[in-house]
Amino acid sequence: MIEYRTLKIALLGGGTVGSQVARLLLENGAELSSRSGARIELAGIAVRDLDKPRDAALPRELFTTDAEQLILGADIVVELMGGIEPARELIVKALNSGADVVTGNKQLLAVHGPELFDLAGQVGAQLYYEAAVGGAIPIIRPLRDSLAGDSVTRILGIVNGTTNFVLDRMDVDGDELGEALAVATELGYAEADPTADIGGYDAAAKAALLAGLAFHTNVPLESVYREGIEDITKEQVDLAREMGYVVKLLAICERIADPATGEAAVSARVHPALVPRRHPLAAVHGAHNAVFVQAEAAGDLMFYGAGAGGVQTASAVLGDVVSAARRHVAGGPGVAESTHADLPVLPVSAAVTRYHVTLHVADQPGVLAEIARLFAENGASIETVVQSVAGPAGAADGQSPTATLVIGTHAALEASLAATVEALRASAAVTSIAHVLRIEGA
Ligand SMILES: NC(=O)c1ccc[n+]([C@@H]2O[C@H](COP(=O)([O-])OP(=O)(O)OC[C@H]3O[C@@H](n4cnc5c(N)ncnc54)[C@H](O)[C@@H]3O)[C@@H](O)[C@H]2O)c1
Ligand SMILES: N[C@@H](CCO)C(=O)O
Ligand code: NA
Repeated sequence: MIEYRTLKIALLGGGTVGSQVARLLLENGAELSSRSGARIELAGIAVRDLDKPRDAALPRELFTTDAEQLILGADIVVELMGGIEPARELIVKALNSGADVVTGNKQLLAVHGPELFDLAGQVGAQLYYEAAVGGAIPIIRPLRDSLAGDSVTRILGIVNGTTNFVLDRMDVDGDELGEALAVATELGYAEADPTADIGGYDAAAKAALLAGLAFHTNVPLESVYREGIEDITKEQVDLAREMGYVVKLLAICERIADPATGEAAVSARVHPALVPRRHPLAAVHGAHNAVFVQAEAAGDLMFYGAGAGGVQTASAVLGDVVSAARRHVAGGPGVAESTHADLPVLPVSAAVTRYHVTLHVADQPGVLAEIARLFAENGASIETVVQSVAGPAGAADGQSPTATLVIGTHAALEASLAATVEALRASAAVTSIAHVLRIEGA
């Protein structure tokens, strides 16, 4: 019989994810212990309200409202409370006491990651966060370990389940955004206040983490360009389908050259985009997540699965717990985060993308030439034009006839494409601009 040493786990938070982590730790403790080489013992669960009903039937004596006391004497602290404070302060206490920390808190790491990773490095502890991006999907460890010998050039991620669910309902079921969001809320995907999801804030935090890890540099949350899906209409989704695209909210992290100096830099942005139907990301339906990674040697890789959900996310948390336990058994300091590059993070204007512009114009001689001139003058080259005559303000009510133009551009600097749209808006030849969306993954 092998004599295992005991490792005490302090769980902070007993909500959607925490209650499943606790259940699985209790149910599968023996198996997890054999995999770790140490006896894993759930020492307690810190919550705000002892009487609140939990998703899993858990022994009442495990619950406490005293998180600080629970941390004392723990070997591994699992933070699943969410939010900035007191999560940050408790993680600092845990690391300072010599414990390893496992967290799923992308919001906290996107803001305070550098100081927490520095502290972990100083005290020789480890901070694991597989659950923070893509829920159950292994993506942090592949970027950090499996791809450590390669150079990642680009990441396109569907990293928010709620927005993917909403956009998918609009595409597949013909819902309006509000209807789809109501279903997402009913099914428990969206939060009571869905702003963080719909506004792209949750995806932006994940983009900051992915970009930092992929490019070995610090990517502050405020340097991530962000647009949400709140203005996406059914009309845009339908037009996208007709043109062979699907609308997805993407987190895009790229290694780029600074257009001004040619120096190496990084770009991170979150916005809705048109993805070609043949791209693997177009096949990501419902609340699923997927992260498409391009690396110099490996080529294209895609990581796909459940980006949220209590039990699914608990899988990622428990993987980190086993890793932490193995490190305790093996001894030695943790692996430091490899943020050595210190690359500048450029604004979205420096990114290279393609635009898809739908506009209404007067159906008169010379108008198309004028539109083409505005694109050329601003450094944007047109790839495709589809024209249909008799737009919304047609000739029937006595006005001059209008045409609808749907223009796709070649790749160009975002700055050039945005300037083109401004010039179109100011032009007398343009009646109105209906939609502007970026094309990605083409
Ligand atoms: N739910 C998911 O699908 C999912 C997926 C990936 C990552 N995450 C992340 O995991 C974390 C937990 O998410 P969740 O959905 O389980 O949240 P939740 O709101 O369901 O649970 C939070 C728990 O923390 C406790 N808590 C909060 N503040 C506390 C405090 N001050 N003192 C003591 N206890 C406190 C609450 O009582 C509750 O038990 C968050 O960081 C979230 O972003 C969640
Ligand atoms: N609200 C998030 C949960 C996972 O981080 C989502 O919809 O993807
Ligand atoms: Na993950």
